[in-house]
Formats: sequence, C-alpha cells, structure tokens
Amino acid sequence: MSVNNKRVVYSNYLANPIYIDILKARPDVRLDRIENGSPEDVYGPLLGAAHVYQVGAARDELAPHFHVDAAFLKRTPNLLLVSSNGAGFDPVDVEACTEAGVVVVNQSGGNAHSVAEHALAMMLTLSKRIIQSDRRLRRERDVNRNDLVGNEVEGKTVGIIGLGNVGRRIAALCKGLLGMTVLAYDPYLSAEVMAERGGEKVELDELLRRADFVSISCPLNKGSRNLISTREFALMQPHAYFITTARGFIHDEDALLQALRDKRIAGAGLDVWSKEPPPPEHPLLQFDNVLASPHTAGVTIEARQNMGRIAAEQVLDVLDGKRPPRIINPEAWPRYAERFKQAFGVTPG
Ligand SMILES: O=C(O)CC[C@@H](O)C(=O)O
Repeated sequence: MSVNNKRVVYSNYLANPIYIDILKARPDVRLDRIENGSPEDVYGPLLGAAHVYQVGAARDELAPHFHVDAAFLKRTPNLLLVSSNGAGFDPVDVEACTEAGVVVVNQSGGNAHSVAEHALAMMLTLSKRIIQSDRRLRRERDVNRNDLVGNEVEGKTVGIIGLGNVGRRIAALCKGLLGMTVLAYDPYLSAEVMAERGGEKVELDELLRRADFVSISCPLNKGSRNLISTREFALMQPHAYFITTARGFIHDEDALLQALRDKRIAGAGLDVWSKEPPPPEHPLLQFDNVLASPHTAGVTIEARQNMGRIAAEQVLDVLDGKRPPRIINPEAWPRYAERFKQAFGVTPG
C-alpha cells in the first residue's frame, strides 16, 4: 500500500473531527482542506489532484467550489467521488457526475432525528407562543397573559411534504407523542409505503387546506423549487403554521412575506433560507410570529457524529473499490470502476 496516494479534499465548512480522525488513521489517504472563497485554492493543485471531494451542502453558496457541475468536473480530472454533506445534495449536478464516471453519495438518515426534533420544537414553540412569552417577560414588568394565548398541538393535523428519513421521523414524533393526524405529500412514494411510514397520502392542495402545521422535509430539486408560493400559502388555513427544515428555494420567500403581512397564515418556523445566514435586517426576521434558526436543525452532537462517521466510511469504501450504501447515482459505477482501475491498477469489487 503506497502512502498518501489517495487524495481527499474537504471544504472548511465540514471540519467534522470524526470524519477527519477516521480518514487520518488511514496511511494511504492524504486529507486536505480548502478554504472558502479562494478560487486559487479551489481550482489549484488540491482539487486538481483530488480523488474525493467532500462538499458542504447548504452553505458556502458564494464560494466557487460550492457547485459541483460540468465546469468544476473539468478541473478535477481525478475525481472518483463527490460526497455531499447531509441528506441534501442540491449543490451537485448528479447527471454531470454520472457522465464523468464520478460517484455521488450523501449521508441520508445521519441527522434525521435531529432535524425532525427541530421541526417538532418549532411547531410547539410557535403554537405555545414561547418566544413571544420570553420576549415580553424580559421587557415588561406586568405582562398581560391574555395577549399570549396559544394553542395546544395535541391532536392537531400536520401535513408533511416529503416522507423520507426526516419526514417519517416527524410523522412518528407527531403521531406517537401528540396523537396528531399525519397527512403527507410525496410524489415518489406509494400510499402503502406512506402508510407504513405513518402518513396518509394526499395531494398537495388537500394537505395545505387541511393541515394545522405544514412541514417541509423534501429535497430541493427541479420538481420542488418554488413548490410553496403565493397560491399554496393562500390555500393554508389562517391559523396554520408553516415550518421548513429542508432548503430555501422550496418555498418562495417573497410569497411567504406577503402571506405573513396579509395574515393569511399564523406564522412560520424557518431553518433554511435563500441566502444563508440571512442578514439581521431580512424582512422575515422582523415578524414576531416567525421563529428563525440558521440551518441548525441537524446541528447536534449526535447528528455530527453520525454524519462524520457515515461520510468517512463511504469515502473509504469508494477509495477501496467497494460500493458505498448511499449512492445517489448507481449508474455511474461502471465508469467509476474503469477510472478506479486506471488510477490505482486494481478492479473494484
Ligand atoms: O447540518 C448540516 O451540515 C447541513 C446538512 C443538512 O442540511 C442536510 O442536508 O442534511
């Protein structure tokens, strides 16, 4: 085994100690980190020589290495694997990778518990008006409790858009803890699978009309971009809350702003934004009934540990010529296998 001949590059966003420790323990792997915002670093010798690129999903949007597309792949001729951080892989042009014989993986499931808990916490916090209560208590001597009347969440209806790893966890928590009715919209799943995952399959409009909470947990792709816009907010009930822990761009922020201004919905819990982090003067941050977080739904010790371990194990799988469990483009495998042989002189198993 030659020393350091397998080159892995990660962006500084993903400074996950578990990932780094696992990969550093392998004498045949050289691990390098690129900083944000420097095209020289990005397209220079490090990525040019890389076999693996670990791209941070959801952040780094202005950094030149954020989007792995055909132009990026031209400058990274040795690349065998793009590993996208988290469940989302929206910064990666999967088709271009497949064409280039580059395998794409994510760490789906690794942060599902954390993200689902965040969505539930947002529902409870908004509905019980906990943030408003906290603010008022700090600012006023004599808080009028009549101004802070909330709603119970128990027994209400949640509409979950996207019943994958995160969505099914939200369903389990809502049903199991709070006896909620769970409606779900997911065009990729049958009614049977959705029932197994705890949700009743409905069309999007029905979900929007019936839900007391609408919660987004689907990936951002061509089909989901701007899925929730003016028409969709108008279908929601005026007492309903909109929650998203998925990606900005699935909901139209301007349409949400208008819906809040017009009091068409009761409020929103937002973990994701069209620009991250949103600046403090962002108009959505001026609403008392908007609960905001800076893409921290999956930021827990447990999720970080899972994600770092899953990511590192899959990187090593691909560098060892083994099929990793979470391949997004299995059709890239034959080309990858040829390219792996050219690079390392052995045929992957
Ligand atoms: O917590 C993160 O690092 C973001 C990843 C997350 O958005 C995901 O796609 O699972």
